[in-house]
Amino acid sequence: MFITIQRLQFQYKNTKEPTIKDFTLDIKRGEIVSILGNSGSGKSTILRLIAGLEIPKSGSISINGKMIVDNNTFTPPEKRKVGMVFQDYALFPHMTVENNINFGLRSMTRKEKQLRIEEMLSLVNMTEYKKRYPYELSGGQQQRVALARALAPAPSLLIFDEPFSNLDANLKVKIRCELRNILKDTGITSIFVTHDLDDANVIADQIVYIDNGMVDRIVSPDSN
Ligand SMILES: Nc1ncnc2c1ncn2[C@@H]1O[C@H](COP(=O)(O)OP(=O)(O)OP(=O)(O)O)[C@@H](O)[C@H]1O
Repeated sequence: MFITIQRLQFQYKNTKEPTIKDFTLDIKRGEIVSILGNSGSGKSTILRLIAGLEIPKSGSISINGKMIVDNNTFTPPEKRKVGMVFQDYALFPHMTVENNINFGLRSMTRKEKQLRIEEMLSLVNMTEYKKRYPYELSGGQQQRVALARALAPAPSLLIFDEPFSNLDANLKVKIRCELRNILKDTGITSIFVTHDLDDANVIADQIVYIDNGMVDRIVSPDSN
């Protein structure tokens, strides 16, 4: 298994009950998993634990055979090689498209960075927009730049939290197919949080239902 999450438990400060009660999940390399569940069921919290933005009370997460968190280990977020795409895209408004993509690239020469930026722009079909600022782009274009920025440092895992929530229905349908194709082309393992079953059916290889901080059931797309 590429990602192994075992018996994860987590409670926010000043709350009475744990938000994540007992969460166990295995994900294969290159697989796209959707986490589906009601508001407040713990979807975003799982992503925060995987990214290293929260520390679990118990349980463990390993990525590609490397333990990133357990009772004795805590790998900080910047060392996890986990790329994140959130609902507001969070592009830097004062940076052009190419500079947004450049932002996550470290330990590369200038030439390597330029090459990587061009590669990512072409992947998301945004080459001709590289000099533009985010406010000069449509929602779908911003979404593609956010994806290019997340993919640029070659993460081992990409996590998405409701990335389509700000897109209108038509654009959403177009973007989610594009996104699946791009993820499958690059072979990057991905976890995708949504409360929209249609999104999950289109994009995922596996749908994980979460309820009250636990895995309720795991199904194949369209077999619900
Ligand atoms: N920083 C926090 N402090 C205390 N409680 C929190 C905090 N963040 C989230 N929670 C609580 O944890 C529970 C799970 O929240 P989470 O955001 O993981 O749910 P979700 O499934 O992603 O919901 P949604 O679909 O509404 O985004 C909720 O009851 C929420 O109120």
